[in-house]
Amino acid sequence: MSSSENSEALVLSSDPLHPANLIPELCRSFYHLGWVTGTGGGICIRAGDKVYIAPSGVQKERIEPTHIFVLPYPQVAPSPHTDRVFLRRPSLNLKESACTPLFWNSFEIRDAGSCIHTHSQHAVMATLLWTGPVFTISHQMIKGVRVGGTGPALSYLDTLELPIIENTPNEEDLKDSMAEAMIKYPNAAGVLVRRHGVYVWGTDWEKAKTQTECLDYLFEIGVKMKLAGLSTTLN
Ligand SMILES: CSC[C@@H](O)[C@@H](O)C(=O)COP(=O)(O)O
Ligand SMILES: [Zn+2]
Repeated sequence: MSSSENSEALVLSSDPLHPANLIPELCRSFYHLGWVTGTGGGICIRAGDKVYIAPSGVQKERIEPTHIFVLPYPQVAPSPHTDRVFLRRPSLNLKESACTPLFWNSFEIRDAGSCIHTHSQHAVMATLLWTGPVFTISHQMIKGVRVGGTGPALSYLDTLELPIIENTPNEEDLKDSMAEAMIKYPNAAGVLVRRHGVYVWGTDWEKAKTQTECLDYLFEIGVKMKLAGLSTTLN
């Protein structure tokens, strides 16, 4: 088998749960939630020593398995910013998602197996109504969210805190402030980006997905509570 056939084998599988099949399917469902419209947002999956990433700037609901990039984890190059190493690149003229360095934060700092980025309007509205550095909510259905995204589940009696970082014109430039926020708030399962969206991770794609759903629900109800003049915490 030639090396290009070998690299194609990294994304061609009849298993619907193979990351190269899952990413297109999940992006389609996220599109219908309004999370990844206009080419924004996405999901990456790390399976052992391989990371599967979607292309940049494409309609995320129309991705095919052959569009997926595969990278080794950890990277052998000094930084995932520069001289990025690939096991497989699509033959089309595509570039890997600009979110790659941010997804990498979730692997390196939280040992995540998957990270989701959405442009959900609930997340964006939360960053506009919570004008400080943290989104907080308590006494809601927060127990679907895990401590730090990869730890034990939160309890109804915990207060959920999510840091908010300031947006930058280029996605890559969020890498350092996201990493700082993750270190400062070790219990947070995600990081909100003001006027932009949210990054959420989990030990695997299922937990990243369900936690993104839980957090999106909390952003939505939190925004409604604020707009109704209600406090979002009882503590
Ligand atoms: C609509 S452009 C949005 C991008 O700059 C970025 O924020 C994003 O979410 C997706 O980046 P991409 O490189 O297309 O995966
Ligand atoms: Zn984005």
